[in-house]
Amino acid sequence: MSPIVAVNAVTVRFGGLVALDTVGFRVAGGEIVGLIGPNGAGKTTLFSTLMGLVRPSAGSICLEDHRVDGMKPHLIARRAMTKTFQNTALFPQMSLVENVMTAAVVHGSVQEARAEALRCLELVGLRRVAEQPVRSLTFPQKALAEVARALATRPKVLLLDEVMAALTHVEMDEVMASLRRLRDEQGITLIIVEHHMRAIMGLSDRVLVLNFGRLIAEGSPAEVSRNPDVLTAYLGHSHDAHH
Ligand SMILES: Nc1ncnc2c1ncn2[C@@H]1O[C@H](COP(=O)(O)OP(=O)(O)OP(=O)(O)O)[C@@H](O)[C@H]1O
Repeated sequence: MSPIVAVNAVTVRFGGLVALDTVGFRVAGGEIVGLIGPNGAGKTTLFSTLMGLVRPSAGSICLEDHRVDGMKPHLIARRAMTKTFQNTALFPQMSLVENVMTAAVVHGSVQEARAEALRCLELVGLRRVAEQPVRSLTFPQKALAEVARALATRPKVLLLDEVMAALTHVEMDEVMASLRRLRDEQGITLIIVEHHMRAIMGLSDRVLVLNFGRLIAEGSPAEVSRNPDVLTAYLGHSHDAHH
C-alpha cells in the first residue's frame, strides 16, 4: 500500500544553518508516528515544512501521492493534512462548542458549523461538556479541545504539536486514550511531537528520532529506546531526557 505521507530527502536551510538534512520517511494511513529529538533537533521545522509554512531547500513531500512541498498552508489543509497550534488560546468565556465552531465555520451556515463542531467533540469524547465554558474544563479536556478544533477541517493526517505539554501522568493517560480511539475508530493518521517520553512511547506505533536535523533512528518505541545513538543524543542534552 502506498504511504499517506512520503517525505523524500528534505533539506531545510536557514541561511548557513541546516535545520533539516536529507530527512526521509514514510507514514502509512492510520499509523501513529512519534517524532522526538533534543532541543533544536528540527522537530518544529519539520512540522512547519509539512504544513507549508517553510519551503524545503531540497527534496519533496507527498500527501496521498500528490506533491505538497511549496504549496500554501491552506491548500495543504484542504488536501487533508493539518496541525494543532501549540498554546493557541481558546476563548475561556465562550462555550466549548462555540470555540470549535470558530474552526468549523468553513462548513457553511452557523447551524452546519455547530453540527460539525459537535461531531468533532464527539470524536474526542467531549460531547457531554460541549455547552460548558472553556474556563471550567480540566487540562486534559482543554488539550482535547485543541484536537477537536483541528478536526473541524476534516484531516486525514493530523500533526499534534505538544498538546500534552502541561499535563500530569494521569491526565496524559486520559488524552492518550482519546487519541488512540480517534485513530482506531476514524483511521486518522497522527504525527506527534511531544516532550513527554511517556506519551510518545505509550502512543506511537513507530518513533522517528531527529538530532541536529538528521534522522538518526526509526523503529518501535522499544527499539528506539534501546538504540545507542538515541541514548547518546539524549545524554548530550540531559535537560530533555528528564521530561
Ligand atoms: N526561522 C528560523 N530561522 C533561523 N533558524 C531557525 C528558524 N527556525 C528554526 N531555526 C533553527 O533550526 C534548528 C532547528 O530548530 P527547531 O525549532 O526545528 O527544533 P526543535 O526540535 O523543534 O526544538 P525544540 O524542541 O526546542 O522546539 C535550530 O538550530 C533553530 O535555531
